[in-house]
Amino acid sequence: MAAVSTSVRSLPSVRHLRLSRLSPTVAPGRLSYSTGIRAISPICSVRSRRSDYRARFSASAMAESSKAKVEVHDSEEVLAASLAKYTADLSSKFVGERGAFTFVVSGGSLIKSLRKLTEPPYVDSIDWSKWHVFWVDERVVPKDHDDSNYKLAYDGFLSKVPILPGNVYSINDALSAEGAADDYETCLKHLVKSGVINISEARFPKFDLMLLGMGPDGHVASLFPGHVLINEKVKWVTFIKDSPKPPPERITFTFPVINSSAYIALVVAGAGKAHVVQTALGDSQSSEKLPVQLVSPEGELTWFLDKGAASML
Ligand SMILES: O=C1O[C@H](COP(=O)(O)O)[C@@H](O)[C@H](O)[C@H]1O
Repeated sequence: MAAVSTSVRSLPSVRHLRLSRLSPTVAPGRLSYSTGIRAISPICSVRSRRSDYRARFSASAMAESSKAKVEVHDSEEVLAASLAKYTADLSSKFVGERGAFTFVVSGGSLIKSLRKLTEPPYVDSIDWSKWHVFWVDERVVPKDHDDSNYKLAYDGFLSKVPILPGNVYSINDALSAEGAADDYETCLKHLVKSGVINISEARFPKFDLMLLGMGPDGHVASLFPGHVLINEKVKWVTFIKDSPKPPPERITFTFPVINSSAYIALVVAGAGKAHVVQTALGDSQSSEKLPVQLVSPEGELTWFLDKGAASML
């Protein structure tokens, strides 16, 4: 695999890892590591909670490589500041280039790390009116349920910034898991047709920025280790009824969609995930890859780690 390298920004509190498959070396302010990273609705529910609660990846991704950057921050606080700047810069780039910014979030701990976007200077400088917000996965529960990724994002982020309610694409929580997945895929197709979402050469939706969290088992979105859904090659959005992590019923983007993204940020904080980060970024010889190792976008992948998450690198 070719060396994957980075040209990361020079934040003083960030250690930049230049990834290569060669032996690890350490240089002042810059570390190099071996890596096994395979830098690989009818009408949708577009209404916000505020209104009424309705409101190339290829099969061979594992054999491919792509560029990945790794940022290691001294703390989650510094990570959140860097993530806010990264997101604001991409918002400005895409709004300038295409007049819209398609932004995909996960649930889980990631949402807390978006808090700096809700504060000055970003809350005032970002052109929120051009944002279109999507979920990489969602639990099939009502939108006011504590397990809802929509509720999590609304409470922690969306309610604090002036994104247009009509540009928030939450799932239809009145449907079954299968119905909600179909409905969300149909929604994406409409938005591709109307030009809000770009399309990849392989004819999958190409989001401008996707923010992914990672579970302690190496899952991303609702794509779990060893589950058949990680092999889905055709559907854009699929469903799961036996998620090993509760709640059991969820919908999720598939890897072809995830890997069509222009930019992906993988955001991982805390020592509890250090061993999975080590597996993902290490020189793993295992033939069975964790879902996180299948994240290999056409565009650019950046890992945002805090010291704890990077502690086993
Ligand atoms: O269940 C889920 O878990 C993952 C990881 O969550 P975290 O709390 O360990 O960061 C999350 O990315 C996903 O969106 C969510 O549905």
